[in-house]
Amino acid sequence: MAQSKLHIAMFPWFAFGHMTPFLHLSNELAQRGHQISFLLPKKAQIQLQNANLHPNLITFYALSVPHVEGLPPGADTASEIPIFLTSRLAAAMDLMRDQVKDKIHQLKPDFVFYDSAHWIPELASEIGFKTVCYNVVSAASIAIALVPARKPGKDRSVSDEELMEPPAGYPSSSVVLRKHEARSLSFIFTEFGDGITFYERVTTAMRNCDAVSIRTCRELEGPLCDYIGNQYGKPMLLTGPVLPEPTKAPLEHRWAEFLNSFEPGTVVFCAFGSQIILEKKQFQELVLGLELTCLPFLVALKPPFGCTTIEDALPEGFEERIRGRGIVHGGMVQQPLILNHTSIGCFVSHCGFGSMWESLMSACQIVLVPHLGDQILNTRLLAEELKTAVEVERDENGWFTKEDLCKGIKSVMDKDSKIGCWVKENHAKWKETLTDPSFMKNYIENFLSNLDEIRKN
Ligand SMILES: O=c1ccn([C@@H]2O[C@H](COP(=O)(O)OP(=O)(O)O[C@H]3OC[C@@H](O)[C@H](O)[C@H]3O)[C@@H](O)[C@H]2O)c(=O)[nH]1
Ligand SMILES: [O-]c1cc(O)cc2[o+]c(-c3ccc(O)cc3)c(O[C@@H]3O[C@H](CO)[C@@H](O)[C@H](O)[C@H]3O)cc12
Repeated sequence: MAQSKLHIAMFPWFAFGHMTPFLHLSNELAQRGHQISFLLPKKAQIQLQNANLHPNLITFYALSVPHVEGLPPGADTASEIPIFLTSRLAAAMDLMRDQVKDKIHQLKPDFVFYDSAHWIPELASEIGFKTVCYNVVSAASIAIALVPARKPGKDRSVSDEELMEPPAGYPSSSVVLRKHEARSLSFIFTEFGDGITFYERVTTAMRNCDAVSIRTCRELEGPLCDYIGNQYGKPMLLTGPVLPEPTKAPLEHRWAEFLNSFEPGTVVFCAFGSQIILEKKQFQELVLGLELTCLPFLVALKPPFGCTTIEDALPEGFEERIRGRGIVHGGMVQQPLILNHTSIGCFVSHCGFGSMWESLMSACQIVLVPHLGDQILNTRLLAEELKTAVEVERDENGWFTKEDLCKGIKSVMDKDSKIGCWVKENHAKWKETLTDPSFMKNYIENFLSNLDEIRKN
């Protein structure tokens, strides 16, 4: 039976790692004739407009992020602030409740998709719309930390020892944290916004919605998705990876010129998403590790803490030594285009969930250096469960040396490396499954028919 056309409002967490996948999903829905109202902060509108492939059906509504104490003036996305300030952005977004309410009241959508704004379901009962809590982090990261089985005691905290153990019924033995990694999840039980912890925020968002949705697929995370669905007693709608077709825009000339000068599959590309800022010492080990591989490389990273430019951060004599075979750029580049350039042979990634999908769908060897908790779990998924990537070794403080990085890269780039051949073979199988044209299409179509059912109930 034909489905009716829906009007969906999107209100993602204001980080590019969240707004971008919400927009990819919007494009898929608009391509099938559904109308989207996308609520986002002013500056992001300019940065995302080229990724809006259906401007006739996807309308951006720019909202203003109020200033709160601790949030740098003018900052309105998580990508402009260090991780330790993101809690202040959450506080600012909570103050947008009336602004969002007025907009939704005026637009009258059938559905609102949201993630960190746990108060959206309260507006739903006042105005009348259905809610989907759309998660763009892995099912693994939600299942291990953000389920009722993890409920903290009265003091709202969970100790590092407790965090080391997955919650009761957690269905994976390989996608887990190692000793010393529990502290990467401890932020979850601290204040995130005013008067609410990250755990309370995300679990409230999931408990009160009409359906929980995750940007993942059964093939990769089936048992973890079932676990979350059972924990919340909610319909679990999966959208699949929702990655767009490669853009037809050309790769920026300076990168194309550099990459074209190397043999196929020889260049190492390194990027850590839109939020990570390294300590200067760690940044230097990273670039020195790349130098040590003797391979050509292209790095796109934010300048480390305490440095205004990338040049300030580079080790003594580094630029002269690597001239002609290495570039270190202090900003974002067109990652999907670079990953698909024939010269790129290896991707050194933080394994943010977006980058994880992009790496799996590329032909590159994958070397992982996770930073945040969810990135560690995504890394375990690729390296331990799927065996499609290698993880760089670190000490118990999370630090890696230039030798550790070089070893990780060489283990997949050396022609006669057994590990290299093995991960390449496993990766190729997953790439084939995920890039089959019917794979993503089927996910989106099932997702839409599930939405239609929810709308009718
Ligand atoms: O130079 C760059 C770097 C990144 N990108 C793009 O930016 C996106 C980054 O998204 P990721 O999810 O990988 O990483 P972010 O760190 O930005 O995301 C954030 O949200 C998702 C979570 O899994 C991450 O832990 C969190 O940091 C990717 O689509 C990537 O292609 C660029 O286009 N250019
Ligand atoms: O690090 C994380 C570890 C973990 O086990 C779970 C999450 O979940 C989320 C999340 C965010 C939004 C949702 O609706 C569900 C889950 C994480 O999000 C990241 O949180 C950072 C907090 O500072 C934020 O800066 C970043 O943009 C988010 O992607 C992290 C973990």
